[in-house]
Amino acid sequence: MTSIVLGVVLLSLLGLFLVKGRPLTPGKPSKEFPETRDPDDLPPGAPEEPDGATLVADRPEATPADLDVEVPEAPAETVLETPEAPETRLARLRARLVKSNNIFSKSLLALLSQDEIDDAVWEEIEETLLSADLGADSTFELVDTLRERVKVEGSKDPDRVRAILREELIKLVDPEFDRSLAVEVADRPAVVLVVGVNGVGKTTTVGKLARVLVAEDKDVLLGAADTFRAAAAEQLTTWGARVGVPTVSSEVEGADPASVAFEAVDKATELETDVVMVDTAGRLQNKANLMDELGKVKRVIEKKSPVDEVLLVLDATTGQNGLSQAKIFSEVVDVTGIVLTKLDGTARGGIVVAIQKQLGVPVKLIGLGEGPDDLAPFDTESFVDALLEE
Ligand SMILES: Nc1nc2c(ncn2[C@@H]2O[C@H](COP(=O)(O)OP(=O)(O)OP(=O)(O)O)[C@@H](O)[C@H]2O)c(=O)[nH]1
Repeated sequence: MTSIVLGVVLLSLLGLFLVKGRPLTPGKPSKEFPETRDPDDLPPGAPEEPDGATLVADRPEATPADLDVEVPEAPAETVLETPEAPETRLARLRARLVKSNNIFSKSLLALLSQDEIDDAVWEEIEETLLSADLGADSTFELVDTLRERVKVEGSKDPDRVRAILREELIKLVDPEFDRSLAVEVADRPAVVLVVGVNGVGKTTTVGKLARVLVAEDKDVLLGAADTFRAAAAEQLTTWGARVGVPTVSSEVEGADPASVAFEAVDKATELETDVVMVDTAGRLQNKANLMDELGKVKRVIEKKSPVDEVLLVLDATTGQNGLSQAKIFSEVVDVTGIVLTKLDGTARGGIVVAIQKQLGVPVKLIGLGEGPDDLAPFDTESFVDALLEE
């Protein structure tokens, strides 16, 4: 009899764990969160897009009653995570950037330190820079300047050559840009809108940035305006809950993302948070209906509050493709900063220069891994130093 009772108690405890104790997945989202959605996906019941027409899909309007503010209920056993301190985070991420660019720096410096830098060597230098996604214009400009300076100075000393390259790269990356995030606004929450194509790392970036802001003692609220996938809202809520940040989301799948965004900003205003960050669904820049929808999200938020920061998330591994994405997103929502993700494991950091040149918008943050604290502010000198470290 005792063993039957014991068995029943154990089974109920196990059931409880499965419901309440689902692990709050760190950085690597589990299979239950698909990483991308089909760019053509329209919500259930949405009309077909007529040929050539621009259509903003008719979404079921989410009423405030459908919108949940998921404030994490901290059960007694839940310990909120403490985001990594900036010092260790930045040192760790810098080492990762150095590692990713090791091949780039080694070959470039080896080429530049040769006794005789003839035309063939300059061509190899050009190729190395192009393979780092610096873009043709910047590459030719840089090689011309380097040729001139190496000739004038006549120096073969590797340290001197490295110093010249460092100076010229810093000029190209442009230390003059204001790379600060507009997250400090008086008398109302700062509003940050996060946009980009599918799977580039938007939700992950919002989650990581929430941690950075929490570590800076800011009150943050998240808005899950990716209403295509229920899992997207869940993924964002999980990121927030880990550091005690509430998320506004809709129970209605395919609900109007603009309505969720509006409610998130409204709630943040009511709760007097410092920052509200709105995550949006991934969309291809050539899908007019989805781009119109994004424009609407921003306009609807603006009925409540100015949008202080529009962050475009780009995947560094997609190289020059990112440029056409950036241009169109910028036309639709007036991008104010770039987040370059997945810079770990790629030596294509030159894309920073190409994007900034094309858009006139600075890279403000870089993603260097899937871990929760793998996000760093972009700093020109440290970035160039990491590129040149062997
Ligand atoms: N290696 C690496 N992976 C990253 C980085 N940032 C994001 N990821 C991974 O990229 C994948 C997609 O990330 P999500 O945040 O779901 O992307 P998303 O843009 O929100 O996706 P959609 O909403 O479907 O468009 C996940 O596996 C992330 O862990 C990064 O800086 N480095």
